[in-house]
Amino acid sequence: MTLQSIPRSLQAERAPVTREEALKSVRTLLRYMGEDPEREGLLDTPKRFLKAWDDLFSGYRTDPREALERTFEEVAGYDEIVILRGTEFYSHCEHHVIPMKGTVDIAYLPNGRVVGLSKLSRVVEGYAKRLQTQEALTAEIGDAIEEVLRPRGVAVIVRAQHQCMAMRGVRQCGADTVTQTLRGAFRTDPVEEARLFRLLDA
Ligand SMILES: Nc1nc2c(ncn2[C@@H]2O[C@H](COP(=O)(O)OP(=O)(O)OP(=O)(O)O)[C@@H](O)[C@H]2O)c(=O)[nH]1
Ligand SMILES: [Zn+2]
Repeated sequence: MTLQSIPRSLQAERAPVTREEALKSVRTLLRYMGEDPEREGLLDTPKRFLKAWDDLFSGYRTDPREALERTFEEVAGYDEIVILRGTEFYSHCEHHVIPMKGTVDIAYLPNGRVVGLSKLSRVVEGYAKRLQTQEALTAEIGDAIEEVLRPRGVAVIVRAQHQCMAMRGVRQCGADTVTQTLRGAFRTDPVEEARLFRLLDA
């Protein structure tokens, strides 16, 4: 089995790093930056840094698909499109480990059961709190909803600003990136696709 074929959450488990090693690495990076990790203001910084990382990268310790397992069938026969617009997220690009910030619109066509709306946002959070590309984030959210809920259609549209393009490098502060994945009827049926984008723009 190649490392590529192992889910990224498990790859992290394959190379356990002790807390002491991680603290030492942060101190090394502070020295690399030109700082003195022994000065008073920085003494607790490695500890705080790891605490922040535990939060920012908590997605490696969760399986976002689990959020979708509880569903409801008693919805008075509702079988039309469900859209959750504007779930906000922070993630980090895997190239520079610099934040990207954006929103996700999710739509699906229920197949006899619906999921709690907050669970869609939880899926976004679970994948966002890992190192990402925007394309992979979009596809992973789509895969999870498609494979767990088995809906008749899924759409995921992500808009994000990448700080690695703004605060460094090409310094494009106003640029944002839009990615989407359309599955099932949203991909194969132009009527459903047109209805989706009409509602998203409403
Ligand atoms: N496709 C894609 N690219 C991304 C994403 N986040 C960051 N990048 C890009 O990843 C690329 C990495 O390019 P490299 O040439 O290896 O790195 P670099 O020298 O730091 O590139 P510059 O940012 O142009 O300075 C850059 O073009 C980034 O803009 C993302 O989510 N998706
Ligand atoms: Zn980047």
